[in-house]
Amino acid sequence: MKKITIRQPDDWHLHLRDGTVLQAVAPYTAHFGRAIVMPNLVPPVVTTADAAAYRERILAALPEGSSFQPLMTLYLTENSSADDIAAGFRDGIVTAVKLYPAGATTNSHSGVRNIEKVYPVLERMAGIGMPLCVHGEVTDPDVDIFDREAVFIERVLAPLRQRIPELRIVMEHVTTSDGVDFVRAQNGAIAGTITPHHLIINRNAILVGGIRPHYYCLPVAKREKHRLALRAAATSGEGTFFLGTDSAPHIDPLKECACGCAGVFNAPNTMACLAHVFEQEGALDRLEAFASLNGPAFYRLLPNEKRITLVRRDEPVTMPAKITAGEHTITVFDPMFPIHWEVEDAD
Ligand SMILES: NC(=O)N[C@@H](CC(=O)O)C(=O)O
Ligand SMILES: [Zn+2]
Ligand SMILES: [Zn+2]
Repeated sequence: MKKITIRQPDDWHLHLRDGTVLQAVAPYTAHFGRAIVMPNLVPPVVTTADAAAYRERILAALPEGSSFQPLMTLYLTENSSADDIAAGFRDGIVTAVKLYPAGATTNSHSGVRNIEKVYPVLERMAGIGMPLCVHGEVTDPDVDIFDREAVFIERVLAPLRQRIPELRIVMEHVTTSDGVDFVRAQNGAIAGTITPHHLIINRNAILVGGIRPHYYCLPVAKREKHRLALRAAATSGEGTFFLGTDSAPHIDPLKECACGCAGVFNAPNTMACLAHVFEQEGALDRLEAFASLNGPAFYRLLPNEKRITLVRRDEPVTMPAKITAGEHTITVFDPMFPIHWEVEDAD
């Protein structure tokens, strides 16, 4: 039996939702130290007051004794107030701002249509050292969905870097070798988060043998060569790549229908899947950098003091395929291999 002990991980991109779903999913993240919590609720978390109220609802949903800390983000709109954002950051209520191009993903219709309109807010953030988290896909109907990340880099991210070089940016859920190369070329000024599922599946998972809605998320999984580039980046130990699960629960009826929502719910098996991937890549000694050290360093926070132990069982570990949320179920990410790893000391 193999074991590894690492500093307690953090999740730098997480959807906790609200209400019944929040109650159902929060316990699965409670063994993480912190998470950057996405603001794409309906209505979105736009103001510091919204974030403070949402934070209280999250804390109330945690299991007794959990020391998990939600790090709040604000949803950037073309009408966002730079003063409110700066005050929220100064007072420690908000950690980052999230840019959704309008229409790019789940609940993004209030997002930004014209990036020029938010440059004043971004300049203010650059001045105070506040990070911008980005969903990096264009939404132009003429751009193929598999190219939307690469085109976003060219049309939006690279010009933004030039225009405001001091702005600290996290390119979230990188899914292509183009994203990996771009992040690498910025010498630490931009970070990239990577999800467990994009390390495990390529686009065949969604389409071969039938349409599989539980593997559909945005940015959509790409070709195998991109998955391999992501695995190389995640397991490299390079400080600019770290874990953002993008665990994005939707109740099953909203996934299993003619126009299913984007999002993979992976919180219950994130660390088990990562241990599997890092072991396959001969990089278990770099799991801690990816899951527990690089993220806090980029966000200018200390790593967690606690440790967790991951154990590799000889027999596969059984995990529920679904969890219950009120009267519905939410399907858990199935990595399509037997899971042998589990978190032993979750405290
Ligand atoms: N990743 C997804 O497919 N979905 C996310 C939104 C997002 O992170 O883009 C969601 O909120 O459901
Ligand atoms: Zn996104
Ligand atoms: Zn997300």
